[in-house]
Amino acid sequence: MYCGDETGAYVGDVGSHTARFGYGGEDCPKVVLPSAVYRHYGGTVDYNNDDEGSRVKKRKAAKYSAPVSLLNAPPDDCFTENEVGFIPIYNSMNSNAKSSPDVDTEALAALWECSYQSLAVRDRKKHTVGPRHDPNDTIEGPIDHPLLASIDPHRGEKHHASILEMFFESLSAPAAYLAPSATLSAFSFGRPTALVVDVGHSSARVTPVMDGYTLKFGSVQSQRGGDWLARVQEKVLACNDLWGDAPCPCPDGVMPRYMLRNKDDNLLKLKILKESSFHDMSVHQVMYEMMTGSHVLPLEEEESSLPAPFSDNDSDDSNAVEDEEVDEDEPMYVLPDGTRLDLGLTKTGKDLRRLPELFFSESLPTFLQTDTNTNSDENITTQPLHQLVQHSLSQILDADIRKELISNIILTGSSSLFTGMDKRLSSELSRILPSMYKNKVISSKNSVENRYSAWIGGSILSSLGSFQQMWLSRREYDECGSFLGLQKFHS
Ligand SMILES: Nc1ncnc2c1ncn2[C@@H]1O[C@H](COP(=O)(O)OP(=O)(O)OP(=O)(O)O)[C@@H](O)[C@H]1O
Repeated sequence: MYCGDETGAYVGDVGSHTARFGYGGEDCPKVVLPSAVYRHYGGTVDYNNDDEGSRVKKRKAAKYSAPVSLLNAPPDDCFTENEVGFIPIYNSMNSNAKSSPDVDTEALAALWECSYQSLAVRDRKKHTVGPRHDPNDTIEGPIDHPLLASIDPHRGEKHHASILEMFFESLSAPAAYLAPSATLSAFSFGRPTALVVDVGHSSARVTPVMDGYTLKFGSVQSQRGGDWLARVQEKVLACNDLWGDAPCPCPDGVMPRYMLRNKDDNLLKLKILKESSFHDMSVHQVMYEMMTGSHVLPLEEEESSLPAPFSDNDSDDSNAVEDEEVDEDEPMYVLPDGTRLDLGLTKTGKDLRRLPELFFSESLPTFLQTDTNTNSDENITTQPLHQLVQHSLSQILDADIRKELISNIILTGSSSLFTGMDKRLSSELSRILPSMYKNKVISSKNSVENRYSAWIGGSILSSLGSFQQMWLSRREYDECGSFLGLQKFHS
């Protein structure tokens, strides 16, 4: 048991898009960073004396920093001859950048460290009441705060054990706790039993939570998250065939901001960047801004009477520029490179305004069907949101539990912030679930609560008096190691 209630916990929720950090007991995270780090190779060759006194080349430990913005190309000391030191912590399942599928725990530890620096967590005096008397007092030291992190159960025990190891070995935590993000989101809505629908970046996940425990049965995910939607939009902008007689807006692909700012850069560097996760994330940023622009229409409350966006059964000439329809208020969007999109003139432009409808489209247009799901896990699909919920519920055999979950559906995750998402999910579920079940979709009107629900749940949990005995203390970790340590979180 860890009796550390004098020092509040430090809570982290690292997703595949953003990472949130802050002190337990607070309302919202104090630091939100892109979920990636720069690796700086600067001065990597170091001459040291080895034991025999001869001079040998040694590689200095790489330094890491948090990418504050994606507006400029990474610093020069992040490049080697054939790669750029930009490491996304978790790769999106839709990513096509060259990157390792394994989670780099050194980079993950570096991201936690970057958040410590932003909040001066290692400044021991900052957490001491009263003035600092001795100016020579060291302010850097091991962290006193127990660490609580959200985890994704899909990533498996090996990954969770490596997080624990990192907490105790690299970050010298005095105690730690790992909690499934669905459980934490349910807590943040004050419901220990709920069906959590988290529409995030790399996927949409549906997870049943019973009395605070995440159930393995019924935990399913679909590729249709925010990253998927952004990639669909990117593809539409670059696909000649979709624009009929109108000119294709970005035949050579969407231009991220760093390319616009670094026009003079050497070609090798640009080639390296174009194949990197940095480029992927920078394009996503441009697509995210467009997806959340004012031209995007709210989701219809009921199943749309119009055909799904970009569906193939439209008349052939529907994409022709319709001069007679032009009016002064036509919705327009301008990409950072100046490309002007008149979204009211073509069928494809109009469909772009209805992009979020794709979360609920039961069949996908042909140009997307080539990206079929290659994942062998049958619980990872490309299903639309309402079918994903149905798929999850079909795995819950107990009718009473199923009924309770249906009346407590929590909709969370930043990609659930499209206007009308909660009402649409509810109406689609009423259509496909047996009529004896009355569904209730709960979602916060406050976007901060939706974006950071897992972090907020962690903050609440870590400050409960009754929770203090749940921490895995350093002594317990030293005695039983990371894999056995994980068992404590299931008890
Ligand atoms: N206001 C908004 N409306 C719609 N989508 C949004 C909005 N804000 C952010 N997004 C999208 O939400 C996604 C990020 O979601 P979220 O922060 O829940 O992901 P994450 O937790 O970092 O990653 P993951 O869920 O994969 O672990 C991005 O793809 C972004 O484009």
